Amino acid sequence: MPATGSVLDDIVAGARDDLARREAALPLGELRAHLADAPPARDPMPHFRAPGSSVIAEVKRRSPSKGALAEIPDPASLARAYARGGAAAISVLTEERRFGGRLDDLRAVRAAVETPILRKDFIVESYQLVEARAAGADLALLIVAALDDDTLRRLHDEATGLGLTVLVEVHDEAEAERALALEAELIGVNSRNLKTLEVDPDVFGRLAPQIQGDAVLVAESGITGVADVGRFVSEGAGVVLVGEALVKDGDPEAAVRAMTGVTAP
Ligand SMILES: O=C(O)c1ccccc1NCC(=O)[C@H](O)[C@H](O)COP(=O)(O)O
Repeated sequence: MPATGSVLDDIVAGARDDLARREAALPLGELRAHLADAPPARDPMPHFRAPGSSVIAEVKRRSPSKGALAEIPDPASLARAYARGGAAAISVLTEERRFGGRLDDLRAVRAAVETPILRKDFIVESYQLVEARAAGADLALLIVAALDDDTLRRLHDEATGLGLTVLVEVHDEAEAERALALEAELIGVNSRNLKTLEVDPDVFGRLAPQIQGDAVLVAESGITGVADVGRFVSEGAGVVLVGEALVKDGDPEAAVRAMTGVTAP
């Protein structure tokens, strides 16, 4: 069952309100017509499965845990730097209220780089998946804690049907079981506790043995540099998802390059 009493509940409630407004302005049927104009989805999995760490570099202006992080007036320019550094994918936070993102950021990034793009948002309805694909996204995030089992499976299947690669995000053992039941090919372990917002770097190492199999594992949150990447790779991560450390770095291209291709010591 979805987690209750967490910051996630508030974020999802806001995301639903915003979604209702967008859907009133552009109904799902009309939105679907825009899919024909979207470029074909890019498959990030070959890069993610290659030896050494892959980096999903995030465009993130602010967050509930840290407040303002970076202004990012030109997300396309940041994305180009990430791409030059060798990012395997670029995550664009499109949630507006708490993260200061927007779907137009994703469109701008899509126009600027060939790198696969993840729509990082609080996705609870099909509409958001269609929006993501129509805007040019190649991946979408599904947060297990935000969805009941039926909705999780339905959205997972719909996303895959749209050509999107799904990053299924978990925080604990019970959620990991639910991701495994989906036979998800890409599972993210988010080290950020959604009640306290604190990051516990031990969570990944605790869950990885339970999840490991065919899925590629993504270590998410609190990654500050190459040493962290090495730790998570040695614990089974193929991919790291990094936001704050990259948007605050004066040289995001070099920062991504340093985190890319890291192998277990
Ligand atoms: O970042 C937050 O404060 C946050 C709070 C509640 C739900 C989600 C949140 N973040 C989304 C993410 O998953 C991170 O942006 C992502 O893992 C990157 O984390 P970081 O490198 O620590 O910025």
